[in-house]
Amino acid sequence: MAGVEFVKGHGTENDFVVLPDPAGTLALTEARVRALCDRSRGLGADGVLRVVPTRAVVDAPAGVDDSLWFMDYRNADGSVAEMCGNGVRVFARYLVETGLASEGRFTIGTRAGERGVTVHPDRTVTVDMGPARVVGRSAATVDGTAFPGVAVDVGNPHLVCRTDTPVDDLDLTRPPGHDPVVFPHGVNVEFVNVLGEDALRMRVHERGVGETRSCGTGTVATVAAWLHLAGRTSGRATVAVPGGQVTVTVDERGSTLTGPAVLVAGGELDEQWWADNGF
Ligand SMILES: N[C@@H](CCC[C@H](N)C(=O)O)C(=O)O
Repeated sequence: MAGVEFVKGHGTENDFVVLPDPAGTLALTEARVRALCDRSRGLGADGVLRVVPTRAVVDAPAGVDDSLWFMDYRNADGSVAEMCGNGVRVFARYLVETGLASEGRFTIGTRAGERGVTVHPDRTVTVDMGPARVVGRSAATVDGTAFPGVAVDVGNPHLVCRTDTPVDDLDLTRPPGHDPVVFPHGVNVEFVNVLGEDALRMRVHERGVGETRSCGTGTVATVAAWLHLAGRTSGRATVAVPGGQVTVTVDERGSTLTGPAVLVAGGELDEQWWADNGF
């Protein structure tokens, strides 16, 4: 086979390898995802976004139109996740830059359902992220300290811990402890400081990846939890993350995420490397 094409991109420095697969025939094994994301033996990334027609995706959820481009998202450890807020912005930008979609508003298929996106002239992207549902309370532990948090479902699971401890002081090199009864499939854990009336700062430890410089679904969960703790159901906030800043709105009907989407480079994977890293 010819070398596999790729594009490298990021959204607030949450970085991805984009793999176009118009025929739906790419054998994207867990081993290949791990190798691609490895920062020493691969390209290096937090995750992989396969660009594939929905009709070719065997586990596409019911209700996603077959004619849509589908974001087949994988974490760096090879696991599949339902949704990726930074990834979907990069995915949308990729579709526009390659002529597979036109600037403006269109819809993308994901494992969390259909998501409306708007690619703006300045190349920022707004995503309709769907409902951000507060589903309970739990706690995370870091270095033996418990941080109470709010569990939020944004298609994927989050535990948002608002704290007065400066988030920049936390050691997130190891996964925070969590309650496996509340989160049987693992969880993305956000630590949040309130900076001002509508300004938050967040760090995240992502399921299947580790600490990343941003997590789009995590920022939406963060704003939903912050509003919930204030007894509110709607509002707008900016969320500063190590890799930049995004804007989130939440109301009774759903949520939106707006932020940058950057394409860095493109090329072709070495055929022998692809073959060697299949299993
Ligand atoms: N970085 C993503 C979230 C990716 C999935 C997550 N690690 C999970 O396993 O749920 C984002 O920007 O939302």
